[in-house]
Amino acid sequence: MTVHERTFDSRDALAVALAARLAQILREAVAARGAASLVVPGGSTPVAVFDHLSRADIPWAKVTVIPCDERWVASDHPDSNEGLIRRHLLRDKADTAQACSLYRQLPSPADALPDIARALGAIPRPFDAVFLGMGEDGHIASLFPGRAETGPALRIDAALDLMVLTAPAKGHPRIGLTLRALTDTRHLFLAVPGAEKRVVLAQAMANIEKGDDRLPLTALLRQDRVPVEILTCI
Ligand SMILES: O=C1O[C@H](COP(=O)(O)O)[C@@H](O)[C@H](O)[C@H]1O
Repeated sequence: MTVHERTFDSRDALAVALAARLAQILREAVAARGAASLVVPGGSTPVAVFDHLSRADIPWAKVTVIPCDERWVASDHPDSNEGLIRRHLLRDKADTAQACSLYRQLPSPADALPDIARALGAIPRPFDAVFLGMGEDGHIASLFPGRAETGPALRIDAALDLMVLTAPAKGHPRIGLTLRALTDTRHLFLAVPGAEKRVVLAQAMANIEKGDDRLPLTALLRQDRVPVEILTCI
């Protein structure tokens, strides 16, 4: 387990710093390997980061952006993470980047899993950067506490990179990357904005010592495949 934490004065300062770091990683990846990949979260946390990053000078046509999770809705639905990426990131200078969609026009995520897994599998590994948010219940991506499928999805030796997942509250079915895929990256960033989420982060850290993995965030912090760079703000 290697964790580095930096605290910023505001959400915008966090977003500016993270966008600058991601831009540098993507530029270096394209220069070194001719292409770059970036896994990103949904929700409210990434919006300001996307807005700053979309204005960065990067060879965007060589960059693939992958949602870490998706709700089973088309990309023009307000709840779609791909839609969020298209509205806030794949615009301005970034409008030539590719999005790897985790959605297909099929009735359920299970119907589309093999095709989406094939598309995800075509992206070179490790990813260049994975950027995650977290929920106030300690969920990361669509790995929620207390769901039957979360245990297998958190296994670092899981056979799968992608699973059909569910959220505790009523809502859209979901599909998302497993911990194995989320940690198969050169760089891993976790954004934890605000006091409430910092309390959950402290709890997840304390749970590492106790061997208590009930918060999926704990499993992310405990793994030793890739250091976790945490960005928090007051
Ligand atoms: O459901 C989700 O929620 C988390 C956290 O969202 P936020 O609005 O509190 O930032 C997000 O990281 C995840 O990707 C998303 O699908």
